Order: sequence, then structure tokens, then C-alpha cells
Amino acid sequence: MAVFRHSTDVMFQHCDPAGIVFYPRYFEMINEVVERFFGEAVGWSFRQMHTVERVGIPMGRIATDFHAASRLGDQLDWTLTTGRIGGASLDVTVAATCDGQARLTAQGTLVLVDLDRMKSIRWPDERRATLETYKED
Ligand SMILES: CC(C)(COP(=O)(O)OP(=O)(O)OC[C@H]1O[C@@H](n2cnc3c(N)ncnc32)[C@H](O)[C@@H]1OP(=O)(O)O)[C@@H](O)C(=O)NCCC(=O)NCCSC(=O)c1cc(O)c2ccccc2c1O
Repeated sequence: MAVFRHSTDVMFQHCDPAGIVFYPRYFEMINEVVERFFGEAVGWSFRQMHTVERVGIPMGRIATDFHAASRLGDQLDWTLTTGRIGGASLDVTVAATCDGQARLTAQGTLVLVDLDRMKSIRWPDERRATLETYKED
């Protein structure tokens, strides 16, 4: 099983007055991990998807556990693996650690859609095959 990895630094812009990462900022980081996964691992950049092919992958649902707080200067090491690949849906697990300490785990379902109709469409076979390689055992 392949695991997609990406690292981000916690910046001042991510932190609230309590000095910890505010959870909406985590959701933006999760979206960045998903965007990088599709661009770098699947070979299907959001630019290509959105501006050329007019498809997108909005999140249908997401459940997140926050295990420990993150602070300015922390390096977050992200992983993304895939789960069930349905007709149009894709389960993903996105997790972050810092120095080996778990910070968050999110389990989400992305849905491939035709952006002009905002209706789900089936994963193309070539993309499906790549997504399979990141599937959790
Ligand atoms: C996403 C929808 C358009 C789906 O509705 P539709 O009627 O077209 O599809 P079906 O109901 O037939 O379902 C197809 C398929 O998807 C599964 N599914 C549908 N809804 C959900 C759900 N809520 N949670 C989990 N799974 C769902 C369903 O079980 C089917 O599975 P199969 O395995 O059988 O294929 C419609 O639901 C919709 O419009 N929802 C709202 C989406 C939304 O606005 N989310 C807000 C947060 S996400 C977001 O902001 C976002 C926007 C983007 O443009 C992005 C672009 C790129 C990357 C990420 C983006 C992003 O996160």
C-alpha cells in the first residue's frame, strides 16, 4: 500500500489568540493535502480538473478527531490513504503528526462531480486504478 505524505509548518496565520491551531485552519490544511495528493500522486491537478475538465471533488462528509493541540512553528507531517472507492465516492483518511505525536485524524468522503450540473459522475478507470494503490490494507 502506498501512503501519500506532505508536510506543512504551522504559521502565525493558523493560530488563534490561545496560541493553538484554530480548527477551520486544519480543514484548509486538509484540503491542501487532498489537492496535493491529486496533483502529485494521481496526476490530476485541480487546475486541470476545474478549469479544463470542469469536474470537482467536494467533501460530502468529514469526521475529525483532534488528538493534541498544535502550536506556532510545529511541523505537521500529513498522510493520506484511500478507503472505499464507490461509483463516484472516495473515502479518504487524512492524518497529521508532529514529532511522532498524533495531532488529528480525519475521515472524509469526496464525491467526483460534474461542476456545471453539480451531479456526481463515475471515477474514470485510469484514476480509479491510481486511487486503488493508496488503499488502506
Ligand atoms: C456531492 C453531491 C453533488 C452528490 O449529490 P448527487 O445527487 O450528485 O450524488 P448521489 O447522491 O447520487 O451520490 C453519489 C455518490 O456520492 C455519495 N454521497 C453523496 N452525498 C454524500 C455525502 N453527503 N456524504 C457521503 N457520501 C455522499 C453517495 O453515497 C454515492 O456514493 P457511491 O459510492 O454510490 O458512488 C451533493 O451531495 C452535494 O452537492 N453536496 C454538497 C457538497 C458541498 O457543498 N460540500 C461542502 C464542503 S466541500 C467543499 O467546500 C469543496 C468544494 C470544492 O469545490 C472542492 C473542489 C475540489 C476539492 C475539494 C472541494 C471541496 O472540499
